[in-house]
Amino acid sequence: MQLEVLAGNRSLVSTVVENGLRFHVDLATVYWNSRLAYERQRLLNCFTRDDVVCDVFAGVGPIAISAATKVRHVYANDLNPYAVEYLERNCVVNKIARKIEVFNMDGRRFIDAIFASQKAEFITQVVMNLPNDAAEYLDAFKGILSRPPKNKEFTLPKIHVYGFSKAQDPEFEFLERIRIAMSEAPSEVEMHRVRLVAPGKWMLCASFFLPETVAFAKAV
Ligand SMILES: C[S@@+](CC[C@H](N)C(=O)[O-])C[C@H]1O[C@@H](n2cnc3c(N)ncnc32)[C@H](O)[C@@H]1O
Repeated sequence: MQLEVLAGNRSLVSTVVENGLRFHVDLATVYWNSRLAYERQRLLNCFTRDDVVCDVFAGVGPIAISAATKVRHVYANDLNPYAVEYLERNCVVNKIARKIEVFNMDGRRFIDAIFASQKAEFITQVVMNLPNDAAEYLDAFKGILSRPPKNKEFTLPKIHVYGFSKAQDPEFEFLERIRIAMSEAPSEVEMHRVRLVAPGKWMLCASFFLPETVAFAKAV
């Protein structure tokens, strides 16, 4: 999106304070939306101190860094190297760097890599905030685990995926996209209307536990 500076110096570099945390952003190169502050707080309220969170599309870190103030550990990823640079800087500014590991990969490769590693058995929450496309990345979870880990406390992660819908029944349409991507509908999906982003266009968040049949699916 092209931005125009109406007053002041020509720089689009700014500092935003959200829920007591400071975020440096360069609006020319990274994504920021203060309208999602309430949603980020809602999501944070779903996490506990025992959680290990994986933020696939982390941007400059508003979800990942606020999660890190509460949970056990966070893995934060973004494809945009400028976002990753600001994410790393924001981890330091907020004195949370020891609780976050930062990655700079495509989201699908990140899901593959992190679940192929020993970190997989500890991940309890996955956040996917790329509303245009995130649902179509869910196929990356097919067959990510070969067998249940030995860790007795192991549970499959809860996924929080964002999407847009202009349909008459936005929840139904979004669930269809999720079902098609995973080749299976998850059970007990919590659907949340985040906000109207344009007349008739909803941003939604669907939260559900990754189905066993998807995680342990055999390659065909
Ligand atoms: C809507 S922003 C959300 C950022 C952050 N979670 C927030 O709430 O501000 C989506 C982010 O996904 C990143 N992104 C886009 N395509 C990606 C991909 N294929 N893999 C990983 N990150 C991607 C963008 O660079 C952007 O930072």
